[in-house]
Amino acid sequence: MGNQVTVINHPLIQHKLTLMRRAETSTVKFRTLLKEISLLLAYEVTRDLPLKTELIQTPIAQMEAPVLAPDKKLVIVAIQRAGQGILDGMLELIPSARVGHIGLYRDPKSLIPVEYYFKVPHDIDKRDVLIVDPMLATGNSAIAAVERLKSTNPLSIKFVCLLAAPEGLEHFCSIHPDIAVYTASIDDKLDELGYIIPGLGDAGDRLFGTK
Ligand SMILES: O=P(O)(O)OC[C@H]1O[C@H](OP(=O)(O)OP(=O)(O)O)[C@H](O)[C@@H]1O
Ligand SMILES: O=c1cc[nH]c(=O)[nH]1
Ligand SMILES: [Mg+2]
Repeated sequence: MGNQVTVINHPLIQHKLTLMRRAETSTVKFRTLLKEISLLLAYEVTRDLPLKTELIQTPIAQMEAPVLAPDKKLVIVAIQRAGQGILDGMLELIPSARVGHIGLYRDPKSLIPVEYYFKVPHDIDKRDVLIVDPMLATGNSAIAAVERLKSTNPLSIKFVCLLAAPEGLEHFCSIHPDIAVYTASIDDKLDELGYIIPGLGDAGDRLFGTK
Protein backbone atom coordinates (compact mmCIF):
# COMPACT_ATOMS: atom_id res chain seq x y z
CA MET A 1 0.00 0.00 0.00
CA GLY A 2 1.36 3.41 -0.94
CA ASN A 3 -0.96 5.20 1.45
CA GLN A 4 -0.07 6.39 4.86
CA VAL A 5 -2.64 4.51 7.00
CA THR A 6 -2.61 5.46 10.68
CA VAL A 7 -4.54 3.47 13.27
CA ILE A 8 -5.07 5.79 16.21
CA ASN A 9 -5.02 3.37 19.09
CA HIS A 10 -5.02 5.80 22.00
CA PRO A 11 -6.54 4.06 25.06
CA LEU A 12 -9.24 6.72 25.50
CA ILE A 13 -10.33 6.33 21.88
CA GLN A 14 -10.33 2.53 22.11
CA HIS A 15 -12.38 2.57 25.33
CA LYS A 16 -14.95 5.00 23.95
CA LEU A 17 -15.13 3.07 20.67
CA THR A 18 -16.00 -0.09 22.59
CA LEU A 19 -18.86 1.77 24.28
CA MET A 20 -20.07 2.97 20.87
CA ARG A 21 -19.99 -0.56 19.45
CA ARG A 22 -22.19 -2.00 22.21
CA ALA A 23 -25.68 -2.66 20.84
CA GLU A 24 -27.32 -1.40 24.04
CA THR A 25 -25.67 2.06 23.85
CA SER A 26 -28.41 4.68 23.46
CA THR A 27 -28.59 7.34 20.75
CA VAL A 28 -27.76 10.05 23.31
CA LYS A 29 -24.71 8.19 24.54
CA PHE A 30 -23.63 7.24 21.01
CA ARG A 31 -23.74 10.90 19.94
CA THR A 32 -21.79 12.04 22.99
CA LEU A 33 -19.14 9.37 22.52
CA LEU A 34 -18.69 10.18 18.82
CA LYS A 35 -18.17 13.81 19.72
CA GLU A 36 -15.63 12.95 22.41
CA ILE A 37 -13.70 10.59 20.14
CA SER A 38 -13.69 13.22 17.40
CA LEU A 39 -11.88 15.68 19.66
CA LEU A 40 -9.16 13.08 20.17
CA LEU A 41 -9.04 12.22 16.45
CA ALA A 42 -8.69 15.91 15.60
CA TYR A 43 -5.77 16.17 18.01
CA GLU A 44 -3.99 13.31 16.23
CA VAL A 45 -4.69 14.25 12.60
CA THR A 46 -3.55 17.84 13.10
CA ARG A 47 -0.27 16.76 14.71
CA ASP A 48 1.73 17.78 11.62
CA LEU A 49 0.18 21.23 11.10
CA PRO A 50 3.02 23.65 10.42
CA LEU A 51 3.81 26.42 12.89
CA LYS A 52 5.41 29.82 12.50
CA THR A 53 6.29 32.30 15.24
CA GLU A 54 4.96 35.73 16.10
CA LEU A 55 6.50 38.29 18.42
CA ILE A 56 4.15 38.68 21.39
CA GLN A 57 4.24 40.39 24.75
CA THR A 58 3.45 38.31 27.83
CA PRO A 59 2.87 40.16 31.14
CA ILE A 60 6.57 39.55 31.84
CA ALA A 61 8.51 39.66 28.58
CA GLN A 62 8.50 39.56 24.82
CA MET A 63 8.81 36.24 23.06
CA GLU A 64 8.67 34.65 19.64
CA ALA A 65 5.60 32.45 20.17
CA PRO A 66 4.29 29.61 17.97
CA VAL A 67 1.07 30.06 16.00
CA LEU A 68 -0.43 27.97 13.21
CA ALA A 69 1.30 28.79 9.95
CA PRO A 70 -1.32 28.29 7.23
CA ASP A 71 -2.93 31.60 6.26
CA LYS A 72 -6.15 29.88 5.35
CA LYS A 73 -8.01 27.80 7.93
CA LEU A 74 -8.57 24.07 7.51
CA VAL A 75 -11.73 22.83 5.83
CA ILE A 76 -13.53 19.91 7.46
CA VAL A 77 -15.79 18.17 4.96
CA ALA A 78 -18.43 15.94 6.54
CA ILE A 79 -19.92 13.10 4.52
CA GLN A 80 -23.59 13.26 5.43
CA ARG A 81 -25.22 12.04 7.44
CA ALA A 82 -22.91 10.28 9.86
CA GLY A 83 -19.87 12.50 9.23
CA GLN A 84 -21.82 15.29 10.93
CA GLY A 85 -21.11 13.64 14.29
CA ILE A 86 -17.34 13.85 13.75
CA LEU A 87 -17.60 17.39 12.40
CA ASP A 88 -19.46 18.56 15.52
CA GLY A 89 -16.69 17.20 17.75
CA MET A 90 -13.82 18.52 15.67
CA LEU A 91 -15.30 22.01 15.53
CA GLU A 92 -15.08 22.20 19.32
CA LEU A 93 -11.31 21.82 19.08
CA ILE A 94 -10.83 23.76 15.83
CA PRO A 95 -13.63 26.34 15.99
CA SER A 96 -12.24 28.47 13.18
CA ALA A 97 -12.21 25.63 10.65
CA ARG A 98 -14.30 26.15 7.55
CA VAL A 99 -16.90 23.51 6.76
CA GLY A 100 -17.98 21.62 3.68
CA HIS A 101 -20.77 19.08 3.26
CA ILE A 102 -21.14 16.22 0.84
CA GLY A 103 -24.39 14.27 0.96
CA LEU A 104 -23.98 10.61 0.01
CA TYR A 105 -26.05 7.54 0.69
CA ARG A 106 -25.28 3.98 -0.31
CA ASP A 107 -27.81 2.31 -2.53
CA PRO A 108 -28.61 -0.73 -0.34
CA LYS A 109 -28.53 -3.20 -3.28
CA SER A 110 -25.63 -1.99 -5.42
CA LEU A 111 -23.72 -0.34 -2.51
CA ILE A 112 -22.94 2.46 -4.97
CA PRO A 113 -22.98 5.92 -3.31
CA VAL A 114 -25.51 8.44 -4.59
CA GLU A 115 -24.62 12.13 -4.20
CA TYR A 116 -27.47 14.44 -3.17
CA TYR A 117 -25.62 17.52 -1.88
CA PHE A 118 -22.28 19.27 -2.30
CA LYS A 119 -21.17 22.59 -0.83
CA VAL A 120 -17.63 23.64 0.08
CA PRO A 121 -15.89 26.99 0.68
CA HIS A 122 -15.28 28.92 -2.56
CA ASP A 123 -11.55 29.23 -1.86
CA ILE A 124 -10.99 25.57 -1.00
CA ASP A 125 -8.14 25.51 -3.53
CA LYS A 126 -6.09 27.51 -1.01
CA ARG A 127 -6.89 25.26 1.96
CA ASP A 128 -6.11 21.85 3.48
CA VAL A 129 -9.03 19.46 3.78
CA LEU A 130 -10.05 16.76 6.28
CA ILE A 131 -12.85 14.52 4.99
CA VAL A 132 -14.70 12.85 7.88
CA ASP A 133 -17.06 9.88 8.00
CA PRO A 134 -17.20 7.29 10.81
CA MET A 135 -17.43 4.30 8.43
CA LEU A 136 -15.27 3.07 5.57
CA ALA A 137 -16.97 -0.20 4.57
CA THR A 138 -16.72 -1.06 0.85
CA GLY A 139 -14.84 2.21 0.54
CA ASN A 140 -17.16 3.37 -2.26
CA SER A 141 -18.40 6.45 -0.39
CA ALA A 142 -14.90 7.50 0.70
CA ILE A 143 -13.59 7.00 -2.84
CA ALA A 144 -16.42 9.08 -4.32
CA ALA A 145 -16.01 11.84 -1.73
CA VAL A 146 -12.26 12.10 -2.33
CA GLU A 147 -12.78 12.12 -6.09
CA ARG A 148 -15.29 14.96 -5.75
CA LEU A 149 -12.98 16.92 -3.43
CA LYS A 150 -9.96 16.38 -5.66
CA SER A 151 -11.88 18.09 -8.45
CA THR A 152 -11.92 21.27 -6.30
CA ASN A 153 -8.12 21.19 -6.10
CA PRO A 154 -7.41 21.74 -2.36
CA LEU A 155 -3.83 21.96 -1.05
CA SER A 156 -4.13 18.54 0.61
CA ILE A 157 -6.71 15.94 1.63
CA LYS A 158 -6.76 13.54 4.60
CA PHE A 159 -9.51 10.99 5.20
CA VAL A 160 -10.58 10.40 8.81
CA CYS A 161 -12.89 7.62 9.98
CA LEU A 162 -13.60 5.50 13.06
CA LEU A 163 -13.85 2.03 11.54
CA ALA A 164 -12.50 0.61 8.32
CA ALA A 165 -13.02 -2.81 6.77
CA PRO A 166 -9.81 -4.31 5.35
CA GLU A 167 -11.40 -4.90 1.92
CA GLY A 168 -12.67 -1.34 1.72
CA LEU A 169 -9.41 0.12 2.90
CA GLU A 170 -7.50 -1.81 0.25
CA HIS A 171 -9.99 -0.69 -2.41
CA PHE A 172 -9.66 2.94 -1.29
CA CYS A 173 -5.86 2.77 -1.29
CA SER A 174 -5.78 1.26 -4.79
CA ILE A 175 -7.82 4.19 -6.16
CA HIS A 176 -6.37 7.03 -4.05
CA PRO A 177 -2.81 5.99 -3.08
CA ASP A 178 -1.92 9.62 -2.38
CA ILE A 179 -4.47 10.16 0.42
CA ALA A 180 -3.53 9.58 4.07
CA VAL A 181 -6.13 7.63 6.04
CA TYR A 182 -6.68 7.84 9.80
CA THR A 183 -8.89 5.30 11.55
CA ALA A 184 -9.46 4.16 15.12
CA SER A 185 -9.76 0.51 14.05
CA ILE A 186 -9.39 -1.85 11.12
CA ASP A 187 -12.10 -4.42 11.75
CA ASP A 188 -12.33 -8.04 10.53
CA LYS A 189 -14.33 -7.95 7.30
CA LEU A 190 -17.55 -7.00 5.52
CA ASP A 191 -20.71 -9.08 5.64
CA GLU A 192 -22.76 -9.90 2.53
CA LEU A 193 -24.80 -6.68 2.93
CA GLY A 194 -21.67 -4.51 3.09
CA TYR A 195 -21.76 -3.97 6.85
CA ILE A 196 -18.53 -3.92 8.85
CA ILE A 197 -17.99 -6.96 11.10
CA PRO A 198 -17.95 -6.60 14.11
CA GLY A 199 -18.50 -2.88 13.45
CA LEU A 200 -21.05 -0.79 15.26
CA GLY A 201 -24.09 -1.12 13.00
CA ASP A 202 -25.42 1.70 10.85
CA ALA A 203 -23.64 4.82 12.08
CA GLY A 204 -26.18 7.28 10.63
CA ASP A 205 -29.15 5.46 12.13
CA ARG A 206 -27.47 5.13 15.52
CA LEU A 207 -26.41 8.79 15.54
CA PHE A 208 -29.77 10.19 14.52
CA GLY A 209 -32.09 7.49 15.95
CA THR A 210 -33.67 6.75 12.58
CA LYS A 211 -34.07 3.01 13.04
O1 LIG B 1 -17.79 2.39 2.47
P1 LIG B 1 -19.20 2.32 2.05
O2 LIG B 1 -19.63 0.93 1.68
O3 LIG B 1 -19.54 3.30 0.98
O4 LIG B 1 -20.08 2.64 3.33
C1 LIG B 1 -19.83 3.70 4.19
C2 LIG B 1 -20.91 4.73 4.11
O5 LIG B 1 -22.13 4.18 4.64
C3 LIG B 1 -22.63 5.06 5.64
O6 LIG B 1 -23.47 6.02 5.10
P2 LIG B 1 -24.96 5.65 4.57
O7 LIG B 1 -24.92 5.32 3.12
O8 LIG B 1 -25.56 4.63 5.46
O9 LIG B 1 -25.71 7.03 4.68
P3 LIG B 1 -26.23 7.76 6.01
O10 LIG B 1 -25.03 8.34 6.69
O11 LIG B 1 -27.15 8.80 5.50
O12 LIG B 1 -26.92 6.73 6.86
C4 LIG B 1 -21.37 5.67 6.21
O13 LIG B 1 -21.61 6.82 6.96
C5 LIG B 1 -20.54 5.90 4.98
O14 LIG B 1 -20.80 7.11 4.33
O1 LIG C 1 -21.17 -1.18 8.88
C1 LIG C 1 -21.52 -0.18 8.23
C2 LIG C 1 -21.29 -0.07 6.84
C3 LIG C 1 -21.68 1.07 6.20
N1 LIG C 1 -22.27 2.06 6.89
C4 LIG C 1 -22.50 1.96 8.21
O2 LIG C 1 -23.05 2.88 8.82
N2 LIG C 1 -22.13 0.85 8.85
MG1 LIG D 1 -26.49 4.87 7.11
